[in-house]
Amino acid sequence: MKKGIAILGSTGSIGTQALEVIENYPDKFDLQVITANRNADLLITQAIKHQPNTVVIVDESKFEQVRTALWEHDIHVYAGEEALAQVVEGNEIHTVLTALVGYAGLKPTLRAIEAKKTIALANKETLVVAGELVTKMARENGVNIYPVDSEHSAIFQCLVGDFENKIEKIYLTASGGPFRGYTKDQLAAVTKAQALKHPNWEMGAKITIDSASLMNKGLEVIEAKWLFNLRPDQIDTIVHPQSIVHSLVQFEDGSMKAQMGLPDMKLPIQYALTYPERYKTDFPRFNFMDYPQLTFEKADADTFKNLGLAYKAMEMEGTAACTLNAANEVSVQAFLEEKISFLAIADINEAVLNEAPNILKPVYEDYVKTDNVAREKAWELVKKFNK
Ligand SMILES: NC(=O)C1=CN([C@@H]2O[C@H](COP(=O)(O)OP(=O)(O)OC[C@H]3O[C@@H](n4cnc5c(N)ncnc54)[C@H](OP(=O)(O)O)[C@@H]3O)[C@@H](O)[C@H]2O)C=CC1
Ligand SMILES: CC(=O)[C@@H](O)[C@H](O)COP(=O)(O)O
Ligand SMILES: [Mn+2]
Repeated sequence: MKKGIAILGSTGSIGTQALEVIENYPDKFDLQVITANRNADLLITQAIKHQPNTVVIVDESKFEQVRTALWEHDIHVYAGEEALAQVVEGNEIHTVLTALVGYAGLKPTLRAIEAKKTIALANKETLVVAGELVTKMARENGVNIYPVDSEHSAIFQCLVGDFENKIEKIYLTASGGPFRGYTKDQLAAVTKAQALKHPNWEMGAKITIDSASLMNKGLEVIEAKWLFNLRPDQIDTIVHPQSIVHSLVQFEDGSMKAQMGLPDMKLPIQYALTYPERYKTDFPRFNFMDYPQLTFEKADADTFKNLGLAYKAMEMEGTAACTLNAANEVSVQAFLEEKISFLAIADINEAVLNEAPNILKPVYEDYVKTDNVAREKAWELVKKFNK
């Protein structure tokens, strides 16, 4: 039987690559739902080409455009945030790939878990914001969350065959981003264009800036805590500029396993959709002679404060990571709008994390409130830091 798939965020970097994966196996996957925030043109093109059952455009002002374009294609069209959350409940859907960016992923992911759908999770912010609630609900509903993020897919792949054995620690590899080796003085002058040039991966703007500021690795540390049920002291990071070793697990006996391959997100996307099977691909293969040296170095957490802030938020528990995530979404947006400097991103994140109240044992409404409060505070600081 074909597996019914919903892709939330089909117009993004992960979403478009997921469509390529699904297209390669027409006898295995049945595309049920695709969604976009505002990019109606691409959503329409994708719908006509891939023929899903349903599309959602979150921006309601684009509804008429999408509905008219898909009128004669027998595709259901909905608009708005609530539609995005509802659409994951469809009976024909087996797996929901959360490929949308930011806090907006939380609500539809929770709804998908309640509807007992398997989750292929790219949207790391969902676990950063509300990992405790999301993993609790997944356990209660018997739902599996399979990681798409390359590092977490690597850890998961290393654990296959070893689920019963104890992890001593994990190492998440980090490319170091475009500013690896920069001093604080050098960072003070970097531009948006430079920050958007990731050395190894082509990704959406938000995660690319997060990679440049090492916040991506910080978010991934928190994501790993929830995915693999680890203590903070079991999660380490190591800079590996080639992005070939995608991450490593060290077991209690001292043995280490690593997962390697060329940097190509189609592989972890596909594995999350096909686990426990591996389907044959024609993706380019790794050639040792192209990489005679794989190197490793310590992350510079003094210069790139965000990494330490993520560890701090993780140790604070409660809603602290939700606060940090909201501050970071605002500061990254402000940087992309060229309102603040690169260094102000971490300064704003730090100030908001230190000032916001931390609600322990949060329920869903506490995350909503925390996200709002932190965003408001962060926007105030953007005005202060305006360059
Ligand atoms: N790109 C990558 O290689 C990797 C990404 N990830 C994670 O995957 C997620 C997606 O990243 P990426 O594909 O790069 O992001 P993109 O910015 O490329 O795509 C984001 C997608 O989400 C949609 N979207 C944006 N905002 C909203 C919103 N408020 N409500 C609903 N939909 C929204 C966008 O729609 P529209 O096009 O209309 O704006 C688009 O479809 C992120 O959480 C990221 O951290 C993890 C590992 C690697
Ligand atoms: C492809 C992927 O998973 C990204 O999260 C990637 O890891 C970003 O690279 P950095 O290691 O530079 O954050
Ligand atoms: Mn990653």
